[in-house]
Amino acid sequence: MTAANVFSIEDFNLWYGNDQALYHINMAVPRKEITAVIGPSGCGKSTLLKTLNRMIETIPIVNTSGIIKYNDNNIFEKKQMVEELRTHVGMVFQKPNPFPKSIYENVAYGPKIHGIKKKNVLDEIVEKSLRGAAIWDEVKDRLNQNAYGLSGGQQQRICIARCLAIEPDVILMDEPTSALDPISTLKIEELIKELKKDYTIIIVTHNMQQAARISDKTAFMLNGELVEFSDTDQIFSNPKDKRTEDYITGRFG
Ligand SMILES: Nc1ncnc2c1ncn2[C@@H]1O[C@H](COP(=O)(O)OP(=O)(O)OP(=O)(O)O)[C@@H](O)[C@H]1O
Repeated sequence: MTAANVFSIEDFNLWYGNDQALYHINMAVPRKEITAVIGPSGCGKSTLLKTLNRMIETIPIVNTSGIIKYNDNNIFEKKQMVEELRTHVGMVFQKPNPFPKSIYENVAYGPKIHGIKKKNVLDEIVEKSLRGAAIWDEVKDRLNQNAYGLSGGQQQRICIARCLAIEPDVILMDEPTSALDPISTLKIEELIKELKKDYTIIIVTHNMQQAARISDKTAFMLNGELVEFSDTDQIFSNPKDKRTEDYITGRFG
């Protein structure tokens, strides 16, 4: 693996009990780029994503084989690495899931857990994170209001701010716009492109147009296999594998 890659996935397999969900995945995720993972329902996109911050291991029947390196270290090597890994690899979910707390407390939550107590330091982190998530101007005068009072799109940007507050290296996004209207979706897409300057982003999406619009690299999965992984332009204009072509031209899905 070169330093240009954040993750290097090497012959990775995953089982839920006796059912194999991922087969021999090999993939290197480039730093500070947007990598989209596409494929039909049930092909293993979320499973792969949730493996990268070891969230998948909260499901007791999961077994794995193979190696996933994060910055040259195998993430499965030491149990105690999990918490550290999750401070570097943040996650944003399909449905906005703010805590039932104020906007400020939502964003300050992670830093507080990591021991930051000083009000002025927390204030700075909250402002920086909300600015980073392109929602500061909309909420700066109501930081003490409950985050539930915001629209779905705003709540999702609060969740992105909450993720930025722990200063991650990588942001995993599991269909972050599928619960949002088209305008909120476009705002989040613009934001994701902006975030690429500072972060590596891996996004699972059902929406092929979204992958084509925002990603640099695209991984196409089918039945637990990584069929093709390449520059997004290449995948959408000149796919190498017939199955990729069939999928992107809508022959199945
Ligand atoms: N908790 C679980 N227990 C058992 N099997 C699971 C579990 N979660 C997922 N699976 C199975 O693993 C396979 C891959 O599922 P996964 O959710 O990763 O696919 P996906 O591509 O993200 O699907 P979708 O686009 O519908 O979210 C499917 O066959 C699914 O049924």
